[in-house]
Amino acid sequence: MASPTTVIDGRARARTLQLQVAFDVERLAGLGVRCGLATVLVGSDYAAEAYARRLRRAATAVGIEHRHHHLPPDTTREEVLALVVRLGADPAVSGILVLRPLPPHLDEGEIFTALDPAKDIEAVHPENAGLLALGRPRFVPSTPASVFHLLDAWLDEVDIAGEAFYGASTICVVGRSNNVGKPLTTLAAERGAVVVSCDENASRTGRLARYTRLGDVLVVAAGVPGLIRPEHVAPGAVVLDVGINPVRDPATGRTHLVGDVDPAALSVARAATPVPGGVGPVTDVWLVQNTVLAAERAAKHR
Ligand SMILES: Nc1nc(=O)c2c([nH]1)NC[C@@H]1CN(c3ccc(C(=O)N[C@@H](CCC(=O)O)C(=O)O)cc3)C=[N+]21
Repeated sequence: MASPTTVIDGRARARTLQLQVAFDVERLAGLGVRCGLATVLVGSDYAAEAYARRLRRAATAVGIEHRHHHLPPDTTREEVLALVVRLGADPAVSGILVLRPLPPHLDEGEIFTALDPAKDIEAVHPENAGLLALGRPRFVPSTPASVFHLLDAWLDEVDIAGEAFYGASTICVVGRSNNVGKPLTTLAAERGAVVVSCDENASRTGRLARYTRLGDVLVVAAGVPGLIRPEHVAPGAVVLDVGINPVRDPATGRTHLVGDVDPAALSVARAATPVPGGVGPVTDVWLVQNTVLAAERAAKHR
């Protein structure tokens, strides 16, 4: 009989991280350094609005000011660019996050390029994305960072040396988005793992399970609810579910968030992160931590 799956507790890990971040905020306040987080959302999106609310809670919990700029869906390119530039020049703002998705009339790349790289806490500015790809990150983007934070903590708990584990492992990443899938493959390669990266082409051509079953670690960031079924998981793999999919319950009419991993697949794994309560809660705190890091660096360069 296989042993039961360990549920990796993201909320507990987030609480520990939050204590460290709160300590740093206080230390900086003692030096007269204030941290501020600005978020920008254009139009409405269920998951993005949920995330902005979580970030407000995470920021205020550690004594950081959060300003959310919620713009109407028809906001022009010039108006968004002006806001991003204004936030870049605002000394009360140390970190800026532009929420996805942006409406189709806005060019995401152009807006990210207008960010002050020193405040780009999600590393979407080309300079920061480049530094990350070169292995010299200015900021490690919060979602992929949280995946490895949880994985490293789990390895520590089961007393497996990280270096030996990654060196002998294959990590399969499903999804190739700029903010999650791509940086995940970079970070996985940096740890010395064999990396398998796939996207919807693998599903479309019926080869998804062939690749996902190669993973000693399977990270899923596809944005497809229930995509990963038991047959996609190698027995004993560690599964990290990054999916955040709004699903409307027809019985109650209420919307809630589900992951990319079908709960039935979890029993095949050795350990897995749940949704909710897995990668998400760590992501919030990590982003706040990056904001603190940005403030600290800005103070040094004053
Ligand atoms: N530039 C950018 N970066 C992002 O990281 C980003 C984004 N844009 N746009 C929107 C999506 C969505 N997203 C969420 C993460 C966690 C929860 C969340 O609530 N997580 C809970 C679920 C709780 C529940 O079920 O309600 C958890 O994982 O425990 C929601 C939403 C980040 N996103």
